[in-house]
Amino acid sequence: MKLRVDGLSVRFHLPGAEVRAVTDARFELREGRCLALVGESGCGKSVMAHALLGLLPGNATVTGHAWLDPSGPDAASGDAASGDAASGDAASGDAAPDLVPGSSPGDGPPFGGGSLDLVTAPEKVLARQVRGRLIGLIPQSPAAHLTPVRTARAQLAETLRELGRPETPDLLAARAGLRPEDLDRYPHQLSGGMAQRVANALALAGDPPLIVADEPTTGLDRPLVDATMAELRRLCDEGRAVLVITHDLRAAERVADEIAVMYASRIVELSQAGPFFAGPRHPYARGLLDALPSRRFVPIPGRPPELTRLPDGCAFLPRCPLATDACEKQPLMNGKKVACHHA
Ligand SMILES: Nc1ncnc2c1ncn2[C@@H]1O[C@H](COP(=O)(O)OP(=O)(O)OP(=O)(O)O)[C@@H](O)[C@H]1O
Ligand code: NI
Repeated sequence: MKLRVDGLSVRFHLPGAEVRAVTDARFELREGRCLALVGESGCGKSVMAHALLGLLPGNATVTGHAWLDPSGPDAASGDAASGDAASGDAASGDAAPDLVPGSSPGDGPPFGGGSLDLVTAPEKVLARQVRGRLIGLIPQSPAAHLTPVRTARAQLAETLRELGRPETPDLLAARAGLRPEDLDRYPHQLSGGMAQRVANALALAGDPPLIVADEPTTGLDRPLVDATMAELRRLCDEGRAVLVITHDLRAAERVADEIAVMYASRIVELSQAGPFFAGPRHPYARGLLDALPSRRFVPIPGRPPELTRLPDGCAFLPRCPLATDACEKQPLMNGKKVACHHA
């Protein structure tokens, strides 16, 4: 499994305004690795996740690429390997999904013919082959995503049926740490932790190689946050790729191999977790860490800009202790993977 997000941008069109929700995002993720996407509320994290799953509303325009190559680490990784793998004779049985290769010639897939551009893939392909099967989404506020009038068991059973999986809801639930009797409950009878586990079980029902977890710990108390993060780490160590979205840096530190810091629609720092927590480079990233109670506990002054009125230059400029005239020009990600003129 490999995911390469390459120049991904999302715009929402509103009457008289345009929301620049994601701008030119670039990152890679592969099996066994966990990337944490962090940043303040409203910076575009969930929109990025939804763009990967084709879940954005009709007023959104997505550009760029998000290449997904489902082949495992043991499959041939060279670009030449999958010459006829995409040509459509894998319609039945356990064969690899028959993916529609990505868009235009000359702008082709980086991983060979078996990869799919999630940006241009038709909804039919996303619905039948991607969501739940290749990418499992653990949604922000899981309780809100469960159907209120159906038991957890009924919802798990339906998802398994849709995915054509042989497992029983009880087996799936047991793997997620739920007892059989928990499954007879309706969503409003589930505690936050149990709803989280049901959401995890649903996301994992199709055994997807990529898990996207959107704020999986919001509203949970510390022990449950730790348990959820340990569970995500386990999924990763079993060989899945995990993209976890959070504004809880402490939780990110527990689970992530890599950190992507997002500010006002852009990834402004992309770093291995160890060096990042030892010394983030972007002034915004430093501010986020300094704001932690376990560190200096000093909040970043000011507020992020409206995504309908982003400046031409660095969006962090008004809040930045390092700002100079140079910052009137948009800083782009450099080789050190920091978008800052002064880092
Ligand atoms: N359908 C939509 N139409 C217009 N704007 C939208 C739409 N959906 C999201 N947005 C805007 O896109 C921006 C990014 O939202 P997003 O949900 O990705 O933030 P986030 O980083 O996930 O924040 P949080 O941490 O609060 O979940 C916000 O300004 C939001 O208002
Ligand atoms: Ni969000």
